[in-house]
Amino acid sequence: MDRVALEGLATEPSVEEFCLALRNGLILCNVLNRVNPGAVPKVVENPVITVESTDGAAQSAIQYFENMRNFLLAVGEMKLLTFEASDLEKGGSSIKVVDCILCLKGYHEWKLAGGIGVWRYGGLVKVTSSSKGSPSSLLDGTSAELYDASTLPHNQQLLEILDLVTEVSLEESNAANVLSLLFDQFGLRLLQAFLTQYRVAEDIPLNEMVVSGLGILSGLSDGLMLIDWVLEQAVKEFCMLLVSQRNQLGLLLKRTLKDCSKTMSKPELVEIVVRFLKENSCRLSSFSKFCFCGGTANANREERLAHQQKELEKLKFSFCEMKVKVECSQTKWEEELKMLEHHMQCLQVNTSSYHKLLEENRLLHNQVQDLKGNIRVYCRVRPFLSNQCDEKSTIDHIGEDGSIMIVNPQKPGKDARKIFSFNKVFGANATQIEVFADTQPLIRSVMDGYNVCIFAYGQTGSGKTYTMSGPDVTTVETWGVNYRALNDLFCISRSRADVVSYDVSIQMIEIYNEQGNRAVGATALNERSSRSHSVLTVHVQGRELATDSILRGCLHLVDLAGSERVDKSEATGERLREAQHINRSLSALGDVISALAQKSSHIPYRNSKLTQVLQDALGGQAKTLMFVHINPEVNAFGETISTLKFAERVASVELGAARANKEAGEVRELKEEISKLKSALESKESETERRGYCQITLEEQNSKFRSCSSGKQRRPRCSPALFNKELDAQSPSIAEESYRSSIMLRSASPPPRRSLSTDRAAIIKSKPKIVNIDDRPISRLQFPDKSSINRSSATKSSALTNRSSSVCWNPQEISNLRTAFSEHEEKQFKSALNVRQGGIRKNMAESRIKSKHQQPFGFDSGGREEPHKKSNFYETENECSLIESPAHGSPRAKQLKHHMTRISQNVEPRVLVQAVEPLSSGKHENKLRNGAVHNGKKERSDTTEPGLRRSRSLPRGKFILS
Ligand SMILES: Nc1ncnc2c1ncn2[C@@H]1O[C@H](COP(=O)(O)OP(=O)(O)OP(=O)(O)O)[C@@H](O)[C@H]1O
Repeated sequence: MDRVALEGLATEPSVEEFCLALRNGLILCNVLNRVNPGAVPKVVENPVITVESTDGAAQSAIQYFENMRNFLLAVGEMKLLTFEASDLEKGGSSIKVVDCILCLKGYHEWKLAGGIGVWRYGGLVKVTSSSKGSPSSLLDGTSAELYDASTLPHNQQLLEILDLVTEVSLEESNAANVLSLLFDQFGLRLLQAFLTQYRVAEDIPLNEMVVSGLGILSGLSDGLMLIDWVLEQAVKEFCMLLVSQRNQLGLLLKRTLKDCSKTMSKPELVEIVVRFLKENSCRLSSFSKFCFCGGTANANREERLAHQQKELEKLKFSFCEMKVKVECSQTKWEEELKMLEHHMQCLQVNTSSYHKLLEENRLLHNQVQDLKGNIRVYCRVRPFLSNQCDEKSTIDHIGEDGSIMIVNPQKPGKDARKIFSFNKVFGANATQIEVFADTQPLIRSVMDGYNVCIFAYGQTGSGKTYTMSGPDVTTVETWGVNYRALNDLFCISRSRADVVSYDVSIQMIEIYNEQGNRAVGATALNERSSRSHSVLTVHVQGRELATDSILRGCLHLVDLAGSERVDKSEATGERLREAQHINRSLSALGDVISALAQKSSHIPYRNSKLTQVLQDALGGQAKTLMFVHINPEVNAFGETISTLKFAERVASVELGAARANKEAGEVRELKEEISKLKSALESKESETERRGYCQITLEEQNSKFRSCSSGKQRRPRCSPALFNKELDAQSPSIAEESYRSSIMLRSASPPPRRSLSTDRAAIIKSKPKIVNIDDRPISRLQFPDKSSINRSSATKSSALTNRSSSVCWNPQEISNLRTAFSEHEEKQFKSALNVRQGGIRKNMAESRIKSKHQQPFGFDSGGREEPHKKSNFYETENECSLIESPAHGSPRAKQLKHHMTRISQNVEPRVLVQAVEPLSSGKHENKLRNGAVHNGKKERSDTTEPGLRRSRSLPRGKFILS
């Protein structure tokens, strides 16, 4: 055996020493260090097991096993075969020990051979060793010599020692295991206990760590350092504990050895240690408790636990209470929420129904106003212009209900505020779109055959042109009412193309100084001030494709000139004259509105061109809307008030319900049928005349003329049916007289004079009568005086009367006269038909035919006619008689009768007016020159106009203003 292996031993060790060195690992460590230098860094030279002093005993025991432990560790690290310390003891696996040594030897040889390649242990070397000193390879060589030199009892003793060493090391390893278990199991708890029990937290040198620069390390490092420190302290404490245990154990062993006064066997030693451990088990358990529960303070743990339990119970209880409360609250909240939801729904329903009601209310209000025919008035407030930002406004409040409160900031006080009400008030921020939205329905009704007039009123610069035309026609957003209206009309026309075919024509009139020229001048109030009234008229004629009915609508869009006072406009010269004209026409407009508001019998339309143009829109069946514009500036306060007052007056005007101008295709058919029937009757009449039944004296005629020319006789206000009955009751002679009277009346009866504002339609109707009568071949009638063209019918009447007083007409003359009248009437009828485009217009010829046709009911069979007492009701009655004619008693004729009866009831007052229409005056002739006056509107008013006031309407359509 290499000498190195015996280092630390005496030069010639005894067997005992050798065995001890073998058992305590000294030899093995030396061998290993020889094979692998430094594998066991520190080899304990002289490990002893004897325990002499209290402090040194345990130390020596540990040192005794240290070499073996180091050897085994080093061999394990070298991945060589290893064994357990217990294998060296008695009963251990000596094969493992031998294998380990052989493996070490093989490794040594491989290294000696140069360590080429990877060293592998070839396998277990079959060692035929026995526990009782079988030679191993390790012991060959020099060591063999050593063994050879030794005696058998030495070997035996060596083996026994080895066994003992093994047992001790086993105990030692068990102890180590227990220690590691202790530490593993209780390490952290120990740490916890240490921290809580010994309250070392205050002593933790945190500040020092920070100061020393360690504190700047990451939080993790800080934590680890802290734990290290705490563990260090805990280990110190634990070591102290162990040392005290060791000391106690050492003392115990010492005492035992003293008592025994002999060497102690291993089982005895183990028994002593076990007893010691048992005695200390209580302390150990309390220690473990301590470790588990964090120190002796846990003595109160039970109490604390109980306390905590109680607290927990309390908490549980209060939690339950809270839970119940929360649940209650939740239920309450849910209920309240439901209630709120319900309330909200109710509110929503109420709000929506309120809004609906408001809307309905508004609609109803509008409907009532429509029925009344009120002129609608919308007020629009102009915003301050860009250079007037700081100015005070006279507009105090604008209500949703169409009210506006005006205040004079310069004169504060009770009377400074004034409230006005209109259909709607648009504030300064209202857009063109909003303004038009409320106007749109009116414009749309033009397409349904209504006449509509929209006019803008207000002082200069108040925004009339802005509303009607807009500031910039190139931008759709700023389009005014005019552009939007036209756009709308064309859109509707396109959208209805499948149903109605529309013709739209546009006409523009500018009334300047009561003339037709346009002028734009400048005043101090507004440089761009328009000094003329601008009237844009749109005529719409639609034909319903399904029924062939005709709709005629007309839209006047009027931008009036500024309404400022002359003195305020600071105008002189030409401007002054303009302003005067404007004011005159506007005050004429005011007069018309006043008269209309008071339902006056005379409406002074003719006082200005403006009122003439707007006559049909102001007094007819039109829908009229006025935009009244106001300027919010304080210095315009006076103008604003007067403007609003005027607008309120306008709003109070009732025009009567508007009516659509619709002429049904059926009516046209009926007219055609009438004309056919008329010609049939005509032929019958001439046949009757040929038979010469008519025997009327001039005196009779004259008496009729006289009675008619007095103008007092009026057509009785009764229905045609009733009148027929009356006729039936009368004698044939009366009927005949009535007929004769009717003939003469058409030329002779002088109607009473009417006011200037009489119905143009009536005038137009009267005019052909005159012309026809005057065109009559006078020579045939042989009247004493010729009637001049413009002579009044009163003159003719008197002529006829004069003649009647002196001359008796023979039957032939009368027959000629009738024939002549028939021709005239026929002409007149045709002319009327042509001119009026098929309107239900009764004329003299028609009346005559009808009067003839009445014979079967009111006349005798011989055809003798009773002249009618009045002329005017023929128009309706004759139609009825005509229908009832046996020759034309078809269902169609009955239907016609029914229809015409209805119409005649409406027509009645109108016919009466026509009867008293004054004849030719210069004005009437002027009217007749206006060929365009014969439009559908006028015809409609002739046939269906219910009221006398309406009959005064000027015909709508084109005007040629001088
Ligand atoms: N609603 C509005 N919003 C913005 N600017 C407006 C409005 N109304 C009018 N204006 C501006 O006020 C000025 C005068 O308006 P506008 O010419 O329309 O008045 P007017 O009453 O037609 O005057 P005139 O009587 O001289 O014709 C214009 O510069 C116009 O752009």
